[in-house]
Amino acid sequence: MTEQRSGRISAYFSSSKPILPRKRPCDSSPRHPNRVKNAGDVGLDSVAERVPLAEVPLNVFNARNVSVSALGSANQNLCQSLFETPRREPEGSKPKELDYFSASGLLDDHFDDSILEQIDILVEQKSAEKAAEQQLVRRCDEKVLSKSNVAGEVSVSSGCDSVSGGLGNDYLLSSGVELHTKQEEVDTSLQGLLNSNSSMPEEYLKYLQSLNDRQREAACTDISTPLMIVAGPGSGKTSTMVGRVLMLLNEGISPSKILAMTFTTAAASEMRERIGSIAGKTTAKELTISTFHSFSLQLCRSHGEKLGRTSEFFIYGQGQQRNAIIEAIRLLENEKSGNKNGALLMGDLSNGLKDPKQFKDKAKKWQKFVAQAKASGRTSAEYRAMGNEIGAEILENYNNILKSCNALDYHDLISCSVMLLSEFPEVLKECQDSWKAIVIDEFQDTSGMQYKFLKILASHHKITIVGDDDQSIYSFNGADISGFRSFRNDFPNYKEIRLNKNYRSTRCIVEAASSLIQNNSKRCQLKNVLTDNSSGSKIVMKECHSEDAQCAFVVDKILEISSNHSADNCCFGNIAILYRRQVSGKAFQMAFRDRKIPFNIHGVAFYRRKVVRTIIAMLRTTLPDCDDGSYSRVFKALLPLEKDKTMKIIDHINKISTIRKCSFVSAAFDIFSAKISGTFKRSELTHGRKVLMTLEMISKHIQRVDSFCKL
Ligand SMILES: Nc1ncnc2c1ncn2[C@@H]1O[C@H](COP(=O)(O)OP(=O)(O)OP(=O)(O)O)[C@@H](O)[C@H]1O
Repeated sequence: MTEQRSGRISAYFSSSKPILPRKRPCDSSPRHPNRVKNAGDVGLDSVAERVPLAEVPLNVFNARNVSVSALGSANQNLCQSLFETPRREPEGSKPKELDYFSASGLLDDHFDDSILEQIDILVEQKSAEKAAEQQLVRRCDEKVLSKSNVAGEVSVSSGCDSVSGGLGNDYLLSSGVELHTKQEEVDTSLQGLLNSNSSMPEEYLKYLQSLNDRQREAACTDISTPLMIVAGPGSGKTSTMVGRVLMLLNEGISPSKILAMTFTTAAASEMRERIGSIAGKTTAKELTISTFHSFSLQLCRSHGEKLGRTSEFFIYGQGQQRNAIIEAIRLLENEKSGNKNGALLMGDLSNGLKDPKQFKDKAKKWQKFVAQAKASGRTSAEYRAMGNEIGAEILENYNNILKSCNALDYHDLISCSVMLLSEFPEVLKECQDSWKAIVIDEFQDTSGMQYKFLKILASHHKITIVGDDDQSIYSFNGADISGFRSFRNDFPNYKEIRLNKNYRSTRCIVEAASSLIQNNSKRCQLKNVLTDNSSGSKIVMKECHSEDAQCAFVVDKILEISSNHSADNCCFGNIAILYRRQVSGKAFQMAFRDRKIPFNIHGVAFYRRKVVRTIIAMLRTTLPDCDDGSYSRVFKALLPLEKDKTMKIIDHINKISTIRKCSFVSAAFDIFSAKISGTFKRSELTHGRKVLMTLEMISKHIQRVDSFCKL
């Protein structure tokens, strides 16, 4: 972008900042709402005895009943102490505009008692897990003490493997699933392994022994051979990867030089936990097990200046990307509007600009275009060469806008990492020195750009990829299963191992799934998934005429199964329901509540709920190191204004916090403590003040509930 064009990026856009958590050091400013905490105040996590939220008396912790008098005094003194327990006010006596939770309407829309119940269930579960874990550790300690010389009797499970002097033939892995292995069935390759690895730790050997032949072959393949493991669901991919990492460790590669990439943080922690249960927690901690994005983020932050950014660049999420796209279109429109040829080119775009709905659709379309361009690594020059002039211009404008705002988006993290590795030999050397072996999980989900990144990073060929072409679910995000083909071409001395034995499902399910997936045209080759498991029950297909009928059928079925005590797996905890849309989930939740069926919503879905995220953000604001993102989310939720006005306020706070290099909340305090402002109306200032007051009150109440629970 020329300097001239860059100058045309609207000041309003340039001033906006992403709404992503950006940790700031604890603000010691006297205005910080958390400052009111006393030395004797207790943190959230130190609650002695937990009272279920659903049972907490309303006048102690009910956001809807915050003290009116305290809120009313907001204008006089924001920092005034509010140590009075708020009382439940008679409905009529509460001035509506002062009750921020009801005024904003956000919590009304999404909040019901089920959320408190779900929080209680989650907390109960966590406490139960913790208690069970502690008990287990105690029991293991006792067993080790009493049976340290007795081989073949101790059952060892997660967290205790390292203390197992005499493991029996049957043992448990960290997942809790029993793996029955027989010493006499040791195959020759394992024997060979034993012979050639007399120094291999016993735990490693035992683990490798528990794998089947193909899994073991994969784990033990020479570490300099690029390895491709193609594996179906439940066939032991993770188990094999764990074995592979153990072999890398055994070959002398330091844990800190092994890089494992996964697609989710949940997968990363599962892998770390499994490795930790065999190689020890210290070793597992030293491994770098990361998602592509967090790994790339670190690399980009360390070399921000090479990317034309500071190391503290912003990361644009969906909303900010959309704004940048709109700005890119606006720039292009401005540029072309006086130009005849341009007007022809932009005809389609200009029409869209007149109608907000159409414009929104256009912005969405271009956002998708930019995302795909970035995932595939196409440049604007390439689009221009392909004759897509508008696409090339928008991509170019978008990139320049982000650069001028010191920002990157998620796709940039990967492409910038590729650029760092390919254009800066010193960065490549640094990475090559750092990562001596690489293991990639869910390879089918890697985009073209991610693959490029891996290829450069794995120039030493010590790379293992694990994936299943039948399970590629990220095509919307640029994932490209042609990566398997590229791997074969780029690493010609590769070895391919297929794991086709399913350990998780019954034969009926495996066969049904196989016959369905065979219709998938984009597969590596036809795969034959097998299982030794029993046939299990037949799959029942039931057609229901409405959602209610479907719900009733499922509920009856669950009650029928759970009352059949003679059957295995008859308890509620062994039943799962998958549904396509959140709204169907709600119908099930209501029905389960009515019929007193205990249930749990999948963790991620629960935490992703807008209201839950807002509550979590509110709770975070009571902690001293709360990030700006949480404050910004709370402001967004509590300001009882239209969306664009709310965003204008948040953008302004962000802008002031950037200029003054202070936290979001300090900037907000400065802005809203003014009686008049050139930017905001008096009523907007009042709303802002009230939000700050509400935050302060929440902080107080959390402390109060904390003390209440301790009594
Ligand atoms: N060789 C084996 N013998 C017995 N059980 C096994 C073996 N390999 C894996 N399993 C069991 O099969 C289940 C699935 O294993 P794992 O999680 O490693 O598979 P996966 O392929 O990663 O699964 P997913 O489909 O979730 O990706 C686990 O319960 C594991 O303990």
